[in-house]
Amino acid sequence: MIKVSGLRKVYGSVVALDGVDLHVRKGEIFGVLGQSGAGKSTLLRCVNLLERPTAGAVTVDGRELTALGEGELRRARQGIGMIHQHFALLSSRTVAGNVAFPLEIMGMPRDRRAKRVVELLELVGLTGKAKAYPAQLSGGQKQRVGIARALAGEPSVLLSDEATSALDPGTTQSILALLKRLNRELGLTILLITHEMDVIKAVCDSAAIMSDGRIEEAGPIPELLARPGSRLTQELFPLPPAEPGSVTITFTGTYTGRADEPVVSQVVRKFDVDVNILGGALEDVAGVSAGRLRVRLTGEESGAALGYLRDRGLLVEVASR
Ligand SMILES: Nc1ncnc2c1ncn2[C@@H]1O[C@H](COP(=O)(O)OP(=O)(O)OP(=O)(O)O)[C@@H](O)[C@H]1O
Repeated sequence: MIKVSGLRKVYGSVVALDGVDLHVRKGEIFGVLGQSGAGKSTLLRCVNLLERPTAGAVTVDGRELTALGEGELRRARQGIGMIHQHFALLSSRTVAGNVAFPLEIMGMPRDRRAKRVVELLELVGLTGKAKAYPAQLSGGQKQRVGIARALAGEPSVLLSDEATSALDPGTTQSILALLKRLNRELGLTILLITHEMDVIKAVCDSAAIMSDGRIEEAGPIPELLARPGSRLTQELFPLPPAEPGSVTITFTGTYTGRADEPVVSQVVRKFDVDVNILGGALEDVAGVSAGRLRVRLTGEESGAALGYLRDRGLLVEVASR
């Protein structure tokens, strides 16, 4: 749905994007994680060409935006909604007036517009707030207005620029739940940028880690969890540095059992080994239970025990001595 290739953006001597390739599939929620200055906002602004990339191509829904002139680009942008960290609402307009704004620009007649605004406010759970002004709303309500406005033109893609960063944890979860519902119900493809791992954990199907204008790793989350040495996995389930000879077991989307299954006690029962648990973390990620466990295995049948764990679809990494 979104394809970015060889994207570069240079501001004077600052290289904000240094050859970014990204593929967001139709109907997924894709999260780009990175620290401040990594280039996330620049990437998002280049996807809808609010910012012209220095080099590279951006294709959204089959149209190469980087090849379009300004008039065509304006029309193509109607298929791409955007929400912002600080909501970017018009303070002099009511909630309904804010949501109606893009429809006015599109030239939709007044009666159809009014009907569409009612539908949109219902969609985001703001029925009853149509006549309120932004200053009278909570942060979460303001972001709901932002979402309704972004969806006014029935976009197939929504770009989210740190949409929950200004919100408290409870409100963050309710906005993320709304985004997930819109993704499922409308088949909306969402590309979001965030510096919070919790956002990735809560709603994303795929993720990328970005630093210094480059993508370090990217892909569907279950695949990243199954990839040896994955940075995302290390950040999701932090463990102290591995001691030589210790074994790190990652429960991934390809695991044939459940992550909370007593796989360790099975190993002890089946093989002549002792297992010493050094640390671990387990959580729900992208709707699956996943995690990492660090152990030390001793005994004659250690090799066979490791083979058994691998056969069950677990990622097993032994730290070199
Ligand atoms: N308009 C601009 N002019 C000059 N430099 C810019 C401009 N926009 C971004 N940069 C620089 O590009 C780099 C990437 O910035 P960007 O805002 O994309 O990062 P970010 O990951 O979104 O960080 P943050 O979360 O702090 O916004 C930074 O070094 C920044 O200073």
